[in-house]
Amino acid sequence: MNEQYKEMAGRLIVALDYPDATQASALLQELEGIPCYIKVGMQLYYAAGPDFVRDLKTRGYKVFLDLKMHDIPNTVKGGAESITRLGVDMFNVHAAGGKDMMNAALDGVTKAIQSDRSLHKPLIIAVTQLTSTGQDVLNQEIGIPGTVKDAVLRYAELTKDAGLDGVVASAMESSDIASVCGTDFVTVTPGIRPAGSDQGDQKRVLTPGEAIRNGSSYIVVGRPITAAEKPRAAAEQIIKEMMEA
Ligand SMILES: O=C(O)c1cc(=O)[nH]c(=O)n1[C@@H]1O[C@H](COP(=O)(O)O)[C@@H](O)[C@H]1O
Repeated sequence: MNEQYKEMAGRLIVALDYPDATQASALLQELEGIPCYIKVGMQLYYAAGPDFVRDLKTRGYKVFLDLKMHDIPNTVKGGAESITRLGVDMFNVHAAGGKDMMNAALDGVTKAIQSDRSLHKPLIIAVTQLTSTGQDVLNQEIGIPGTVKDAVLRYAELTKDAGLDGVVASAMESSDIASVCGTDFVTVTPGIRPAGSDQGDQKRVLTPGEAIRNGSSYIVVGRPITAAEKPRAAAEQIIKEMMEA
């Protein structure tokens, strides 16, 4: 396994969107040996809980816990504290909760680490506008005027001001986010669709290669791998495309 392969595989976050631990574990077995990041979202977490996350960490995986917290600051602080105690490497909140709420997430992480020095600080990432949100929905349903890009950049700046590590956005916005917030600011980009694959409910999509060329730090891929006839081959093809980008 060469260094470039390892680097790119580590920037691929595979979304384990499954209803139970058995099905999620079957995919992990299929991907055995590929050094990718693993994302646990609401569907799996609400079914399999913290034990599944602890087990992933025991087995050496990098874990992104995607629970998209959006609540009053005090509640988010407590949530962030509990999440940090699970030992995950990355978790997210909604930037729409505002600066105090995002600060509270950071406070919760700090409190957990101060109480247990064996814990490490996870990356705290704020969701800007969901990749399933298009221009019409933003303006007409949510009621935010202007372009999606402007709305994303505004949240990205707010996230940076709040002292968090980066944002979730579409890969379409990665290079603009880097221009505004700097290249050290992490961009986690779902809505990834290899050429010819089904877009599903995603609106702001790019291919794995386009995302890497646009400067995304990480790409998040679910169904193009989990629903593929041969998930391992699909993951390997995505990593190859990332390496060639
Ligand atoms: O926070 C996320 O991970 C997320 C944010 C976002 O804006 N869009 C988005 O699709 N996601 C997640 O990324 C994954 C994308 O899955 P697929 O559309 O199947 O590739 C899902 O687990 C979503 O919950």
